[in-house]
Amino acid sequence: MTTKSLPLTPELHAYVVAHGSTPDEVMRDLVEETLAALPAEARMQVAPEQAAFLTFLTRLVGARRAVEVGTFTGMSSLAIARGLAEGGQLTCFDISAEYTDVARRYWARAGVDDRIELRIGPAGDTLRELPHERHLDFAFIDADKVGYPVYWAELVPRMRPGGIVAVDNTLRGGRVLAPSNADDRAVAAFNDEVMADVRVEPVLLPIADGLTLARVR
Ligand SMILES: C[S@@+](CC[C@H](N)C(=O)[O-])C[C@H]1O[C@@H](n2cnc3c(N)ncnc32)[C@H](O)[C@@H]1O
Repeated sequence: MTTKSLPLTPELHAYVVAHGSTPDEVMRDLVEETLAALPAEARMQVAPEQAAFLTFLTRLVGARRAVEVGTFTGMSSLAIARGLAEGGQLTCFDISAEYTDVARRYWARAGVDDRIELRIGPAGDTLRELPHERHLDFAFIDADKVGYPVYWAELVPRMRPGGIVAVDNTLRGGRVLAPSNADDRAVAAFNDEVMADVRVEPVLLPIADGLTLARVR
């Protein structure tokens, strides 16, 4: 028994990925193309074990209506789309047509493009266009960090009871303990806000760079 999560060596991470999170050929090509075309930005993609976990979670909640804020070249959206229930729909929000043009190609190649809608623009504005009723089963937040409180404020009231909001990078490489820039400070403050929010039951998991899951009451 251990009282805390294991630090992952590269070898142990490879073992984790090989035991239940192995990316298929489409995911592998997406990772490779992103690294080749956007080397400075490629680290923004979710980790392979997170992608597998997003598919698992989406399926677990039986999601039919899902939202993603921060799509980039499509790794996490592909994972969520693959977990949707029959007839399910994922609405993606991103500010970049350039990044998401890559995503569109991979959605088509994976045969999930018919269940994804993409809205381009600042998500603080575009999220407001969603219906106001509690219709969402699953939401994933992974865009600009200073925007997290705004995305949270728009999404939580739209979640159905029992719906899940997942939020990436909530450990900021460990810097939430001693924030060193505006993004770190924004996430540290956001984490406190989530803890104080009586509408949700949160858990912060040490997966990759930290993944908060909040079940909406
Ligand atoms: C960390 S990346 C997302 C990675 C993605 N989830 C994946 O697995 O590949 C952040 C994304 O947020 C987008 N973004 C940044 N500011 C935004 C804003 N104000 N509104 C919407 N999207 C934004 C960026 O264009 C970028 O694609």
